[in-house]
Amino acid sequence: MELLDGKKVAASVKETIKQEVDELVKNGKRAPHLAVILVGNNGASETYVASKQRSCAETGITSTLVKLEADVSEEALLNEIRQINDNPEIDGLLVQLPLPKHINEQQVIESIHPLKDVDGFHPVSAGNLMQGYPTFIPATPFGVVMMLQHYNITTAGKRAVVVGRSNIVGRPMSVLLSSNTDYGNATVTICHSRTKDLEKICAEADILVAALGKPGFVKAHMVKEGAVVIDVGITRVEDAGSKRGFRIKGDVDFAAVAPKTSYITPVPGGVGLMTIAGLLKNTLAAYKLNSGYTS
Ligand SMILES: Nc1nc2c(c(=O)[nH]1)N[C@@H](CN(C=O)c1ccc(C(=O)N[C@@H](CCC(=O)O)C(=O)O)cc1)CN2
Repeated sequence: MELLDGKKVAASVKETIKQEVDELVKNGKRAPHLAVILVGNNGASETYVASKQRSCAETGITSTLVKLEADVSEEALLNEIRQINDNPEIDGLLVQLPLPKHINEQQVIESIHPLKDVDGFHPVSAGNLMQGYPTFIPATPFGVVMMLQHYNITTAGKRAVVVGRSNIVGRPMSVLLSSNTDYGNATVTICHSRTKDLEKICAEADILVAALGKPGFVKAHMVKEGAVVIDVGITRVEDAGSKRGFRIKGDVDFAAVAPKTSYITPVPGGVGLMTIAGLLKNTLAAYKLNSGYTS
């Protein structure tokens, strides 16, 4: 069994981005610019946004954080988005999810200009991905395919099973793995809460992606000997013994499953870190689209 090391791969992606941004700035161009909107004070969201800002700083990307109160009106949020859409100095925009219940998440996603949609959640981006056109790939599945490529894990002809059908991870993941690309050409099954024989289907997977948000859900009997297991879960569970009072748990029962696998992602230290790398790549791509960049 080999660990798929998100820390190592993300660091190498970031280094490549930093070199490209340094080169742009050296040639008198402005740096790429990402705007992040954070609504309310969800602790996990604050951590992820801080990590995005830190990673921008490390790679030379300018970042702007717009913090709004938890009770901000949907109209005020949409107004912020419109202003950023219209700002030619900002290349990419994302609104950190989840949003407070009184705000219609889909409405918000659809109000982001598709050319600045670095999360790849807008229906235009999702449609382009579905049809195999160039687009912003949602950061988490983008991170997963970068990780597979880094470790030269081939997907063509393999049986892939994705557990979870969210628009953020499960659906785009299944599209990427089945696409006619270097990281695709797998035969993909999506499993969800209504799937019959889910355990048996998982046990047939050469590549198993767990993205359902249920800590420890994937047990050893659900995994084929030699499978590649990708754990997208990042649930915070109470842990009085830890400094933060919680720890991060994945969707895979790592201790029981790891010995059966050829490759497996740890949690933490796996896919989560690659999510940030995917976002940075999308931000650089948005800069090239929006700033009149020519190579
Ligand atoms: N607008 C968006 N909202 C959300 C997204 C997203 O891609 N766009 N994804 C997730 C959260 N997320 C990024 O936003 C994210 C999750 C996890 C990590 C990460 O680095 N995890 C670390 C552990 C971090 C910790 O200790 O708390 C790891 O797995 O090693 C980064 C980003 C939902 N919302």
